[in-house]
Parts: sequence; structure tokens; C-alpha cells
Amino acid sequence: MKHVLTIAGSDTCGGAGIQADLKTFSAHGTYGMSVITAVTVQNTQGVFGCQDISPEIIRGQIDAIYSDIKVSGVKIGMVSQIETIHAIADKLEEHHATNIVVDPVMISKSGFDLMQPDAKDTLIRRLIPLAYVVTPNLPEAEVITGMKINDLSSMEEAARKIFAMGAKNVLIKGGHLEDDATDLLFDGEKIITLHSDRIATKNTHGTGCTLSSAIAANLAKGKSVEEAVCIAKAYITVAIEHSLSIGKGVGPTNHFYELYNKAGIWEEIKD
Ligand SMILES: Nc1ncnc2c1ncn2[C@@H]1O[C@H](COP(=O)(O)OP(=O)(O)O)[C@@H](O)[C@H]1O
Ligand SMILES: Cc1ncc(COP(=O)(O)O)c(N)n1
Repeated sequence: MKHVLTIAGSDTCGGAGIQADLKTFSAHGTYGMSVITAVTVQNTQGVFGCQDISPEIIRGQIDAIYSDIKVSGVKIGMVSQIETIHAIADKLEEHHATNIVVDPVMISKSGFDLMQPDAKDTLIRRLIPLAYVVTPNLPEAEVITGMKINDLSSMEEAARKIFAMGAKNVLIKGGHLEDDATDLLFDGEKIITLHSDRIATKNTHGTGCTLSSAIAANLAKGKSVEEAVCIAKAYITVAIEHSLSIGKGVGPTNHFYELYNKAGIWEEIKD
């Protein structure tokens, strides 16, 4: 069994962040571990507070894992402060971490700043070059590139710009497009589009977290980037199709493994 690490924030209600990542790792038959960067006060209706974990404790958590356990894939999610980003980048470089998926989380669906705006340049300078895959949604890709993105051709242009910043592969997510939920992958040579019809649901809490952890789990299992992203797209689509109306607001994705069996993608994700 492969071991996969998430470096991200805690979401009290279990829909996004560390909790979504660990559920996704388990559903893929991998062993999940976590380095917590911040604890949010959060439910399906919003984020009501946040306590950052000190850089010292973040560095300690990363050392605790890498000094003891082989890590085959890493997902990075919420990193709210400049010092948090330096602590993570320093330690991942020191431990020669591989298969790093960076989800540049900035603002929650409910509108809370999960990354302080002044940390943007540090994220670009320190984390994007470490990324084997970086997975911005449209607003995040706009902040990173400074351009307007609203269709496939501007998604392609943005992917090329972010590739030039040092990421080995760029996946621009189309969850915020007006029409279909089409994502676009650029591997430095070719563009691949991953299409899904838009599912009519309000329950999309943690979709980006789920997708990036599914990519990390699949890379850890030895899949190519193209395979990992395609399987992760199939996974998130089923997870949204069966999303849960838990709470009064935006409900979470569903990681119950029987669903994947029924949807016919269990054969793909179980290996
Ligand atoms: N309503 C939807 N129907 C189908 N797929 C969706 C829907 N919303 C998001 N997705 C997919 O979920 C994944 C996460 O995308 P997105 O919601 O843009 O990320 P984030 O959570 O970072 O904002 C992408 O693969 C996207 O295409
Ligand atoms: C701890 C944490 N990490 C990430 C997200 C982003 O998820 P979403 O975009 O669905 O709000 C979140 N809400 N909370």
C-alpha cells in the first residue's frame, strides 16, 4: 500500500481540507497522513475563524513523517501565510519530496480568505516550481497569471503561463465556468481537455481538495500524470453526482467506495 501525505488546513465539518483529502486517499486504497497548516472554524455555511499553526510545528510535522515513513505522493492545500509556505518548501526540498500536487487554495466557496493575499508571490516563487501538478481553479489561475479567464482558449493561455513559472504539469479546473465543467491539462507539450457535464447541485464543498488528493493518490500508485488526472476527474464527478445534503449550506462530496463500484470506475481506482 502506498503512503500519501496531505499538507493542508482542517475543515471542522469534514467536507474540504485535510478531512476530504484523507477520505479520498482511503477510497483510493492508499494510506493517508497529514501535516496540518491551520485549523479553520467552518461548516457548510461558511468559515468563521482560523488559527494558523506555527512554522516550527509545521516543520516538525514534516520531519516526523519523512524521518520515519516513505512518502509516495504529497498534496498541498491551504497555506495561509508567507512563513507557512517557506516552512513547507524548505522541508520538502530538504527531504527530496516527489509527486507533489499543489492546490493553490485562496478563497473558500463561502468567500473567506484561506490564503492571505500578500502570500501570493511566495506561493508562486516557492511552491509552483516544486509542483509536479498544480491545480488552480479559474479565480486562482486569474490571480496567479493576472489575466481574465473564462473559456478554453484563455484556460490554455493561463496553463502555458503557469507552466513557465516552473510547474511540470498544469491543470486548470473548470468548475467555475458557465457551461460544462471542463478541465484543461498542459504537460509542457500537449493540451488535454477533461470534460464533464455540469451536475446541477449546490453541494460542491471540497471539490478542489478531493480532485487534487485523488491526483496525488494516483501518482503515488505509479500512474502517469495523464492517467492520474483522468481517474481523478472520474472520481470527482461521481463524488459530486452523489454529493451529500449535509448541513444548511454547501454540502460535501461523497467518498463512499460502493459508489465507485456502481459507477464502474472501481477497477481503475483500486489498483
Ligand atoms: N457542478 C459541477 N459538475 C461537475 N463537475 C464539477 C462541478 N463543479 C466542479 N466540478 C469539477 O470539480 C473539480 C473541482 O473544480 P472546482 O470546483 O473548479 O475547484 P475548487 O473547489 O478549487 O473551486 C473540477 O474537476 C471541476 O470540473
Ligand atoms: C481547510 C480548507 N481547505 C480548503 C478549502 C477549500 O474548499 P472550497 O473551495 O470547497 O471551500 C476549505 N473550504 N477549507
